Amino acid sequence: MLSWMFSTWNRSLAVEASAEPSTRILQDPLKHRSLECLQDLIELGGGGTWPPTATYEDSWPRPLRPYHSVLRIMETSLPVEEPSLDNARNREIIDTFRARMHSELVRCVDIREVERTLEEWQSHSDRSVQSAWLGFFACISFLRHAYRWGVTPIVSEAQSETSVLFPGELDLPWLALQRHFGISSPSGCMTSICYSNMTTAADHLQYSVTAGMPELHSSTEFWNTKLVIDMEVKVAITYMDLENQDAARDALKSANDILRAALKHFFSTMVEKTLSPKVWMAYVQGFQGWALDDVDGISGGQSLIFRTLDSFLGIRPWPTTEKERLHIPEAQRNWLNCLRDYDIRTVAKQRNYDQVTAELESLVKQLRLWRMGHMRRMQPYESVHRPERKTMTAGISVVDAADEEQMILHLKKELGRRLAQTI
Ligand code: HEM
Repeated sequence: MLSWMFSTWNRSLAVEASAEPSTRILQDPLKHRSLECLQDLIELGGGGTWPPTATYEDSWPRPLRPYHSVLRIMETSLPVEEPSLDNARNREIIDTFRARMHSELVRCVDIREVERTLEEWQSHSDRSVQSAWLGFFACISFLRHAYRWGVTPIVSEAQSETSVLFPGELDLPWLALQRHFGISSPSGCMTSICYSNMTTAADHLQYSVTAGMPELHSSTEFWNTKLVIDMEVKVAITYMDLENQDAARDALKSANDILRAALKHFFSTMVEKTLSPKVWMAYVQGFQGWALDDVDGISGGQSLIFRTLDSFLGIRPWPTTEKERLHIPEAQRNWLNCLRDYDIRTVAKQRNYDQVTAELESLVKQLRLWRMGHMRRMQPYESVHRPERKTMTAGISVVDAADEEQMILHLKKELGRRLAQTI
């Protein structure tokens, strides 16, 4: 979601109105902290666009390209059609997969060259380099998650691990990526595994965890990422000027219309024919989990649009910096903090801008309705029985509920808390 606000700038100087929202924002000469945060988000966080544009192996420095080749070699060995229910057998499968990946990494990657290259790369900050960093972020995240699980559908043998020692070939670039994007988690995040995994030209996934599986698996995997990205694309709104109540009201009216259409898209996509519940839980959600060293993997809760809405509308409590820093890159966090600091609903109330307040309340109402719908819609997905594993969500870890019914009760309680806070 892109928006910038409280401008006192004369909009007759506005940049080409027909340009893409990201371009308009980047070209806007206004000097304002909120606009600067948004420009950084697009430039540093997205490689010149939001949602991000990632580029892949051809755009990376040569010493980093073998990572892509290793992922391609390993991709098809990860998913199986029928997971084993035998722990000892699964231990063997996981260990064999990890040993194979490790030996491919040792064979293909020159770790000293990688170290030198990453140090040098870190000093470049232009946009095309950012896109390459994003693609590399995706690649290393996929490798790390594949190493972490060793097989998908994920199995309880791997879920029972509390810690895993990763090869230096996967830790060294990860430290550089953590520094570069300003995150602290050892796992991937929505930015690396979803936003950075869609090729712009062909609209397909660059990396897949369902390679070699039937079409239903790959289309569910595709739509899982596509939906997250579509939501970012559809909620691109432009600036609003709080100095002028009428302009602010009109901008918020259009934000309400845009959000309504985006949420409709959300619910018409989260259906069986695009996202198969049977396949989603086993082949998409599991891989995105982490559940090591008390750290979780990817949750829809990391999607920028919903964090932006919460921050813009003052839906508290804010996550602690430490928690948010795990999975949300620095440029995104700065943007969110800027919205939180401004606290538009309080400002509108202080100024007695009743029409602006009414539009803001209407956005809150839509967010509440989305949370209710999302809670209902997640149930068929999260209640699928998978005997090979313990109940788990990618974002809130292994729950190990007695059965699926208990799991749903647990999740309804978790999601219900945020719904109750949406006021
Ligand atoms: C099959 C699709 C999906 C299912 C089954 C699902 C399920 C869940 C579950 C169980 C949670 C709570 C546990 C956790 O964080 O892991 C959650 C949280 C969340 N999900 Fe989803 N989700 C889906 C797709 C999405 C998408 C596409 C988005 C956004 C584009 C999204 C946005 C969120 C948000 C924002 C939260 C945090 C809670 C909140 O803010 O209310 N989800 N989801």
